[in-house]
Amino acid sequence: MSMIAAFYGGKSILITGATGFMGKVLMEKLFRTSPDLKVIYILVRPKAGQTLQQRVFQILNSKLFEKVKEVCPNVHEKIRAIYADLNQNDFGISKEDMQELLSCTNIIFHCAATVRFDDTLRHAVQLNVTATQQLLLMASQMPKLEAFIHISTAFSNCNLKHIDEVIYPCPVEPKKIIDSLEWLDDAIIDEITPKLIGDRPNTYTYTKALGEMVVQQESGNMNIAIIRPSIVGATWQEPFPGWVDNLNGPSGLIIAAGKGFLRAIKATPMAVADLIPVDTVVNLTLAVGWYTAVHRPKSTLVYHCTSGNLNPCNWGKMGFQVLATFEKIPLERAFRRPYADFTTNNFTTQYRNAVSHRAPAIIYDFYLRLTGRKPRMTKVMNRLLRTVSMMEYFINRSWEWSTYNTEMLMSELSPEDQRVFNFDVRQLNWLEYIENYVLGVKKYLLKEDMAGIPEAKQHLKRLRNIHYLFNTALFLIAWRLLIARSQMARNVWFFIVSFCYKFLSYFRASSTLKV
Ligand SMILES: CCCCCCCCCCCCCCCCCCCCCCCC(=O)SCCNC(=O)CCNC(=O)[C@H](O)C(C)(C)COP(=O)(O)OP(=O)(O)OC[C@H]1O[C@@H](n2cnc3c(N)ncnc32)[C@H](O)[C@@H]1OP(=O)(O)O
Ligand SMILES: NC(=O)C1=CN([C@@H]2O[C@H](COP(=O)(O)OP(=O)(O)OC[C@H]3O[C@@H](n4cnc5c(N)ncnc54)[C@H](OP(=O)(O)O)[C@@H]3O)[C@@H](O)[C@H]2O)C=CC1
Repeated sequence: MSMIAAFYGGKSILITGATGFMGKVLMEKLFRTSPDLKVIYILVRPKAGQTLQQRVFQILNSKLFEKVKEVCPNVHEKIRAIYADLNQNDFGISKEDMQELLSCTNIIFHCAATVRFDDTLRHAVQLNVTATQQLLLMASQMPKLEAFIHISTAFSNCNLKHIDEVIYPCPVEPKKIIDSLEWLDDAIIDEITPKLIGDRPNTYTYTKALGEMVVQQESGNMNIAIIRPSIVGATWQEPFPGWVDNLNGPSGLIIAAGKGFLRAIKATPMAVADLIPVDTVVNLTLAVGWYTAVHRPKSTLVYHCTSGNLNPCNWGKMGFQVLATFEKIPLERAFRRPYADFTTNNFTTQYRNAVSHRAPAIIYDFYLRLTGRKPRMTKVMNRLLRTVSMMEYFINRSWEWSTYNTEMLMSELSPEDQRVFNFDVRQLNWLEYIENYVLGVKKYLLKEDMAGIPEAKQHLKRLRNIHYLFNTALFLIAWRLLIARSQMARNVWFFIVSFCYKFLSYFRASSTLKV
């Protein structure tokens, strides 16, 4: 019997960010391995015209939850969606709901965050720092609370090269930042943002670091732990391989490459691609929840959930495998044939962006205009190149994360728990994982049918022929223009033509002699 699964039995668990990528997988695993848990409270806001109930209904009826329904048929009764907007004071939670949460909650998993790299400092602080502070305040009033697990990111200290499982201080205290954002206007905040984030690349990594400081400062006598995952990717094994439902991290770029929009990227092929499957993160999170509640470590432990030091893969290998998979299983209606050129040179990047990305988009838009349709490709391309530029920081550097606490925890688990809550990334076969990831992107994100593969292959063949035709036409036009203008080019042309003529005549003569 799994000790971790048994631990969650009968428990009331509060999850923030349950509608997000990681939150859904966390809920799924909890229901599947501990179907006798009492209740999962999730803090949800209405979104995109959907009520809380509609959002929950959609999640529970998705493919991800198919196995859960078999082991926990009354899952609908065990999930309690509570209206909450983390941007509001007290999260806008009603008095009755708050009372229930305060008196019943045993474990908190705090996953909610803004993960956008381009968020304003005000919004990122509100969500990643102030909301964390408020949640800790709530947690400190929960008499039955056994553990508070905070999800951070391995990149919260990406300004360092070697990162230990400790909380690093930021130069300005989080409280001072929160206070000043209250009275500073947006224009001034935008002006001081680069100075505050310093050598970090964006407001996301900066505010996640501030969030960790808040956790340390407000921990009181609660049992708290911090998990720092690196780049979270599709599921490795559970509930099935390759599940992914958003464009964050590499997923969006995999699609852009598969559709032939993105053909060159400024990336260091040998830099470590520190990807971690979402089910591995969830398994570690649940194991940490159990360990923190049962063993009550004296201080707040930080757990790195990374792959680089135990089972490294690099961007070059990853890109190669992504393309190899697209050879076998292409995406439908590609814009161009998938191709990957990794370069580390700024000039080459600018050149490739102009020739391989912007020029084809402009030509395509011209074609759309000619055929009476609305041009859109240039806009899509500009957005994509902006996204890629934001990722560049992470794909041209390598980091070393120590994983002593994570390895210690692994050694504390029973063989059964090591199997059921496996977070040993050394067992991961990258080639297999990436292939499943690409397949998952096709099936679960793009919702493409496998039956369409022969047609997708035909389409790629047509694109190849168009490519050859286009290049030949381009060459002939350029050559014709050159001949018209240069005597030297004309001489070369006559020399080639007469040489070919003589060559053919010689062959004809020698074959006639043989007969
Ligand atoms: C030559 C190429 C070969 C490629 C070979 C195959 C690839 C193999 C892999 C090698 C490639 C390298 C992969 C690099 C991945 C590195 C990621 C590093 C991240 C590490 C950070 C730390 C991890 C974390 O802790 S946080 C999680 C990561 N967070 C994110 O990823 C969030 C990033 N997203 C944003 O910040 C924004 O969404 C932004 C800025 C990208 C876009 O903002 P904007 O306001 O312009 O648009 P949106 O309204 O958000 O969306 C508009 C539009 O774009 C689509 N979209 C959104 N995000 C992405 C994305 N990541 N990639 C592609 N497209 C995206 C979105 O769906 C919208 O589409 P519509 O059709 O308009 O609805
Ligand atoms: N994805 C990754 O690569 C990595 C993620 N992490 C961390 O993991 C955690 C989960 O990330 P992930 O699941 O990928 O992120 P998602 O963006 O998929 O999910 C974010 C969640 O936060 C919720 N949320 C955001 N704003 C509010 C709000 N104002 N009120 C209520 N809920 C809100 C979202 O709700 P809604 O659905 O309503 O928007 C959603 O449930 C985050 O803490 C992130 O920093 C760490 C490393 C890497």
